[in-house]
Amino acid sequence: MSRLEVDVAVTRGSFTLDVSVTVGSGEVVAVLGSNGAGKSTFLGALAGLHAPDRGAITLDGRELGGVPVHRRRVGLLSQQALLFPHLTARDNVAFGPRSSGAGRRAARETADRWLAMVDATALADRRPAELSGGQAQRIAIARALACEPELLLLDEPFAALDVDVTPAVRSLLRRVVRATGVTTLMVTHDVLDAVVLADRLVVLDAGRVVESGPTAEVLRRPRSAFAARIAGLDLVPGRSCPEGLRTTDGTVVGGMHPETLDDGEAAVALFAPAAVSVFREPPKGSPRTTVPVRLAAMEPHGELVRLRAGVPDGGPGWVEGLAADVTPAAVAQLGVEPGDEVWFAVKAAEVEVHPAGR
Ligand SMILES: Nc1ncnc2c1ncn2[C@@H]1O[C@H](COP(=O)(O)OP(=O)(O)OP(=O)(O)O)[C@@H](O)[C@H]1O
Repeated sequence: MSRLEVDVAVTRGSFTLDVSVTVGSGEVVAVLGSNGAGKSTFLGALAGLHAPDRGAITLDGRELGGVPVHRRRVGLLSQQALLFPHLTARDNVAFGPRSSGAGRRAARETADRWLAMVDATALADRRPAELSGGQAQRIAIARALACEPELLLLDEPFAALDVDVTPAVRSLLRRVVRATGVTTLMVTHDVLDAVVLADRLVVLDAGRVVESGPTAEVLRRPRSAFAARIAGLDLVPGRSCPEGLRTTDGTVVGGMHPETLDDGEAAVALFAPAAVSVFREPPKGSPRTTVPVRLAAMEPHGELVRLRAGVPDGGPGWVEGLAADVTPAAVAQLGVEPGDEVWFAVKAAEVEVHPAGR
């Protein structure tokens, strides 16, 4: 088992990735972030595809920079299985062990062991053209692990699969990763991948780490807009004040302080979209925090309707993207549609204010 330490800057055109991330031995870390946050660049640096401008990548103290890709002992599983089309499933899996010097028979035995591990013994003699997407991805998992990598990189490993096979492949991957104890770093933008597979999350934004922590903790109390969004929570950044949180434009969002916060400390207010009420007119004499928004979108959300906020003329920018979950009956009664200006309101008892840093 190996510990990965990454502290690098990588430039691509006008974009710079500058991150410091550690993955403990045997740990599974998911790197999440919105489009363009730098996830692929990060993975590319680890895989040896992009040379860093500065810094180092070490695996158990062994510096990877300058080591040819095939000698890094890094396994990569991509969206596409990328199997050799002319080889059987077994020979695809045996290819790695053969390349690193195993004899034909030993490599076949290794391949068969891994095929059994991914429940694909019956597929051993098939060629990639005779495999479904999910089957091919299982063979690709076996192939990546048969090389006994010290580090396994997963690049959106389920993104190209049919939605109905994804859960089975995801839990199979979880099982084999746990069984081998291989140190694993996964890039994904699907929160389910992170929930099922990862011990810890690292959230990237504009090439920087904006938050990291145990998966459950980050999703329960996100500190970044992206993590809040995937956790299904509304987040308002600002500074702690006795009533809750004060935004940059001076709006006070009433809320509870479950953790000790100094007055003026950078903080985030978190609340569930279901705690947000929606009004046509500003509610009078309400003990709630109310803010004007322009409805940007309406979408079904389980049995409710999710209303997404945009910024109204002259309104505060921080309302962008806030969500309110309301019943279809309430939407019908309000008679609202995208483009309308409405008021979002939330009670202080439903709002938690936490420190912004983690
Ligand atoms: N070859 C390139 N030349 C110049 N800029 C690039 C190149 N490739 C990527 N970039 C820029 O680097 C930034 C990060 O891209 P990257 O692909 O790492 O993001 P990502 O988080 O993987 O995004 P996505 O989720 O969309 O795949 C983007 O702003 C992108 O435009």
